[in-house]
Amino acid sequence: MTAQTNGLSGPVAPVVPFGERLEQTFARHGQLCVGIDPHSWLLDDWNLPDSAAGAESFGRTVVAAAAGQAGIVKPQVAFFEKFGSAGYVALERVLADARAAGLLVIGDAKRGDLGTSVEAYAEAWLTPGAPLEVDALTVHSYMGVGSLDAALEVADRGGKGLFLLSATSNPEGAALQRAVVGEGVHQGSSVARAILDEVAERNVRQSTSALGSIGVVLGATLDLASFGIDVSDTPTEALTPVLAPGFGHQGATPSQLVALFGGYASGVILSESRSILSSGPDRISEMIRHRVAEAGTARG
Ligand SMILES: O=C(O)c1cc(=O)[nH]c(=O)n1[C@@H]1O[C@H](COP(=O)(O)O)[C@@H](O)[C@H]1O
Repeated sequence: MTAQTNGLSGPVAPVVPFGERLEQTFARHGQLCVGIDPHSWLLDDWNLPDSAAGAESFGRTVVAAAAGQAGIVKPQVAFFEKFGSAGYVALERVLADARAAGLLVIGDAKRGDLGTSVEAYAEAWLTPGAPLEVDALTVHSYMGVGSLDAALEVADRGGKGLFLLSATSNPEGAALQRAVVGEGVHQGSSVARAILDEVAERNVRQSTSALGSIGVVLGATLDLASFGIDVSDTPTEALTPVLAPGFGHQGATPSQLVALFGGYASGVILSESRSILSSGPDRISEMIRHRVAEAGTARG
């Protein structure tokens, strides 16, 4: 652990790597992540206006229901961004509540760029003390994993995490993500596999904890073998964490965790949004309790 300054508010607490904090969260609360996706139809069901104020109220209610039960929340930035600057103010308040409640926050913004541009995105989301500070951010590396180097450095400095899209849960992703890499050290691997391997190599090189701080996104709806990913083939140190959307509404169930993710299972974040959020404001706390218990028994 090292102390650091952030240039915004002076000295801050010692930096604990994201992988270590994720391990602690799993130990305390299990592996469920509650997605915060204020779709218009959900705002309507919750009797909230389809506006930044509605999204804020929705997000803060979800955070309050998750606090003390689930360990991780994942706000989907698009549902706030659509309201412009007011949406960002709403998101900042939801993030502030989540940080104050001690929840681990994954910002689902799926950013991807290169050089100083990706560095600026990373600074926006991963700088301790920044208004949009989260613990980890979803990013894509379809410009090459190396295009994210500056973001990886920002994340490392702040004890933050990144989740690189590898094999995503949507069916449109497969054609690109199964395509075979034509040159370099990962020649012959699928794009999805090459991203996973490159992330795993970095975790083994850099990480000091059992779980690495750089993760990948692998959809829980997929047959990963068809992407050239063998889930029994995991490194014995610095396991790569996996953000796994596709549980709940998209069809996967926690009881499939080990069958789907094999050696990665202990590092998988089971992410559910609509299946929890559709329970409504009065029942969401109970629903989260139920889902946490279900995810907790998934590893048998
Ligand atoms: O990065 C993500 O979270 C993500 C990756 C992926 O492959 N598939 C996927 O559905 N997601 C996100 O996960 C959430 C899925 O929500 P539900 O299907 O309602 O549980 C949405 O916010 C998606 O943007």
